[in-house]
Amino acid sequence: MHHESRIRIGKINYTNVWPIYHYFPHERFGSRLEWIEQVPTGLNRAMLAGEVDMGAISSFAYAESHERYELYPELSVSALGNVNSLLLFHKKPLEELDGCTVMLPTTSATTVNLLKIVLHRFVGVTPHYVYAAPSLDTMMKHADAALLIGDDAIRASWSDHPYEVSDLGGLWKRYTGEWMTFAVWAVRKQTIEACPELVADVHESFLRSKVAGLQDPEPIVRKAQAEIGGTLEYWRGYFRNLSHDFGPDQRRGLSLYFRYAAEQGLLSEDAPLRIWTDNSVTR
Ligand SMILES: C=C(O[C@@H]1C=C(C(=O)O)C=C[C@H]1O)C(=O)O
Repeated sequence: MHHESRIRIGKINYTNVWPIYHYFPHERFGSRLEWIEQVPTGLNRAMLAGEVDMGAISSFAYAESHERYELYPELSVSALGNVNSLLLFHKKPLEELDGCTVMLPTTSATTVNLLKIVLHRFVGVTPHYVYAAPSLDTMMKHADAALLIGDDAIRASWSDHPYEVSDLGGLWKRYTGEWMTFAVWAVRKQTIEACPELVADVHESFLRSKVAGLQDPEPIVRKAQAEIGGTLEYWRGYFRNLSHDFGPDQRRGLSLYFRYAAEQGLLSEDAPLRIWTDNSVTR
């Protein structure tokens, strides 16, 4: 086995990706795969640095470096409307946040920019943004609003707090009517060239894992309750609400987000969605 045919796969360390990873057939690959678990911005950086070869990254991070990557079809973290784990906690209505301080989590790339689009383009306010570690109490000491993502947002939503809560997936749907894709499955072009067959095998295995997760979500639900807390019903609803598809609806919503991000100067240019297709010779 040469060095090239080993792949390092990123895994976001939030429950939202579990339905895709839970039933992954590790035994088929032996030592050919290595798993690297981090918060989204950690994986975004590691993919860019070539320390990770493929896996889930923020959709915004794909757009920033799209010429280096291709996207696995049919894999994403998406929603049409509320997500329940992308939450802005705020002390006053969104319309009154002009000039106020809004804290952004250092873990997120897609959702912080989605918030900037929603507040600037749709609500018409321009707050002052400050990045901080994802802790609701600490963030709110110095601010009028704080954004949290992933399991940090879920835990904070269960805590006893006095704030209004706005769901970023819900806001995006309210103003655009569209789906939003928060994470995509990117593969480095170098990796596709170096080991096309393994890249194809891994894609097929992720798709099988996803189908198994849809057919039998209960083990994932129980694991989430055991590790994070809450009720089984909460987690059933949470996973039902998410979509891990990346078809025409999700792609249309994501393309609109990229266009708005470029128009607002958050991206230097609009980004095409370059979808990987299986060109490996053995298939
Ligand atoms: C649904 C979520 O989507 C996420 C949000 C991301 C971001 O804002 O950059 C990246 C990956 C996903 O984990 C979530 O974190 O709850």
